[in-house]
Amino acid sequence: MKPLLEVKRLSKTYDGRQVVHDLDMTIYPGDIYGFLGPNGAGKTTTIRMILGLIQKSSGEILFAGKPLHLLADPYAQIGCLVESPGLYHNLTGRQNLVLFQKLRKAKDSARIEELLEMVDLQSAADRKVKDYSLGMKQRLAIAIALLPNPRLLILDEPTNGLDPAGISEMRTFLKKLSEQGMTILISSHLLDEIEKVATRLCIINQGRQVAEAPLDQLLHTHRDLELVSPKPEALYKFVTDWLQMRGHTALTRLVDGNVLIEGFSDDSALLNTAAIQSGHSISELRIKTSRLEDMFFTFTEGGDNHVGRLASRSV
Ligand SMILES: Nc1ncnc2c1ncn2[C@@H]1O[C@H](COP(=O)(O)OP(=O)(O)OP(=O)(O)O)[C@@H](O)[C@H]1O
Repeated sequence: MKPLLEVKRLSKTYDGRQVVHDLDMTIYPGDIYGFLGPNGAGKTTTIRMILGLIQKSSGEILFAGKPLHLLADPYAQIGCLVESPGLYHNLTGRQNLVLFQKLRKAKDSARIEELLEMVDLQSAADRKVKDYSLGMKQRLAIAIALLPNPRLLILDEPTNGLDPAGISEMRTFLKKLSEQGMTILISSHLLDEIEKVATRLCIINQGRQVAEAPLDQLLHTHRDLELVSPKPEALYKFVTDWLQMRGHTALTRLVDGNVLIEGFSDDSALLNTAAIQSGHSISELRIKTSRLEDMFFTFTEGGDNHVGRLASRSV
């Protein structure tokens, strides 16, 4: 499958200070692409460059294989919600959609009904926007971005300011949109939220990419293995030596009387067989997939990484 959006070695420098460093992103059709990083990591700057709202300092941005600036009407291909939505609060939801459709010199009432249904605002369509909740306003703004039927939707921190119910509604909505074939790039500092919806992920920290891969793959290679044994100390020593012999860098610890291997990406059956052959008994072997939060700590360990400012729970 060919990527829909490719970002290659994208960089941005403000007044001599580089805030985005050689970023690579590959977004395939149908992805919910999570763009994750703490506050100030460079997410908005990157998104603004992708949307052509600010100039990139260097790098390439390709949409369906073509440089973005060669697209005839980029905003018909890429819908976005980047800042607080510019809605007309004294008009109803439906009137806002009609107005924005007119601005695009289009008239298609069936499309408006389709979008109201898609963002679950049919029953509130004739209420004034000033009476909408923030979540409803966000969804209306997304409906406006979807008016020209773009192939990619970019959402910068769409859950900012939403209450738990609003966050949950947004998640359901994004999944529904994705099932209907939309490709979505969503930036967030809410790890849990992204883990629940993303298919592919880019993690940045201080403008530098620390990971870019399918979510499954990232979680799989960053999993822990827990071994239960009647003689954990002896098993711990065996495991440490075995891993060292194989050049493995996974960290092994004794936790609550069990042997825990952090970040074990090797074959657990192989380790089990080796242990048994060396006379060790393993009564239970559990693979624990790391949560995104643990993974982020692993990736950014050791530096001044602003992790303290990274929200770990959506609620
Ligand atoms: N116009 C600008 N001039 C100078 N520096 C800027 C400008 N815009 C952003 N920056 C800096 O670039 C860095 C990245 O900011 P950016 O807003 O892209 O981060 P972010 O990951 O989107 O964070 P947040 O979630 O807080 O918006 C920050 O250090 C910020 O201060």
